[in-house]
Amino acid sequence: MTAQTPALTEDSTSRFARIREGDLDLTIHFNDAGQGEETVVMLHGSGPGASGWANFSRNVGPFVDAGYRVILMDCPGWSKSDPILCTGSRSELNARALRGLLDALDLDRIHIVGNSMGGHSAVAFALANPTRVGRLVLMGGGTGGVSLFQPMPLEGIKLLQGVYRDPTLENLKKMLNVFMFDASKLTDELIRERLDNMLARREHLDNFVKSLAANPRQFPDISPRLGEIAAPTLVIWGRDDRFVPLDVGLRLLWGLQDAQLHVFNRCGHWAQWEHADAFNRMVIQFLAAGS
Ligand SMILES: O=C(O)CCC(=O)/C=C/C=C(\O)C(=O)O
Repeated sequence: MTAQTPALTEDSTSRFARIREGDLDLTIHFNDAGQGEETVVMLHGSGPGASGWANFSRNVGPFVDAGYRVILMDCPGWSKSDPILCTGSRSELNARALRGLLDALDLDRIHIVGNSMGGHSAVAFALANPTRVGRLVLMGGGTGGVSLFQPMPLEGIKLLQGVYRDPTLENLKKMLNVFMFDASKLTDELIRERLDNMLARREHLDNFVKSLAANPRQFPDISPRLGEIAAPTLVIWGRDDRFVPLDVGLRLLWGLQDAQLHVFNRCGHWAQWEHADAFNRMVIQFLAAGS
């Protein structure tokens, strides 16, 4: 009898690792798919109920088919990873957790695709571990800091914080409604999954609120250090992003040593989901261009 390759589902790719990185001693959940020689780590955003699988379910399969091993790390304080209170930089905390996970998996060098908070964390990782990063893809995030054109925080972030403080279906729908350019793409199934995810771990929601009270700047502005990053970087943004403004993408383009920017029109904060086919083609081509 020949062994069958299991279908790519959240369950079939779900794994746990114990990481020890400085004073961090945590169980981290991740999804591990594909067996390519090169590894792409995907880092999710900071919304309530977010996870690697929730953010990247439309991307894992095409990247595995293109020959990559794909790791989706659930950041500390999200999904099935351990809870944590973060009173310093969340970007640096996630970067340290990622280094611990890579060491546990014996992975030396990786590419990173980061969504929003995941983009901030990818930049923090690249600053602390320059030799371990091949290429970077940053969507709707990469550094905190102000917008030149819009009052901050944007309405999406205010709604996101509202869901953490009062995690009701009504508040979740209000947040998801501004997530995408075309809110009619929101299915009942997607809303239900997000609600179940966020209510499954109430301590994650409470910790997020307490962390924000202890340090409102969870994602510091690291623009002055962007020039230290030599990794080729593809910055991707939605023209209609109502969470993190497009001019943050311009700041990344300006500061990084080797960057290009692609802007989708008719696109909100989730380019990898709303424009999944074009996103997958573009990022796979960018990664294949070299390391
Ligand atoms: O505050 C910031 O700059 C980051 C906000 C952020 O990460 C929001 C992300 C939301 C999602 O991607 C999600 O909930 O899936």
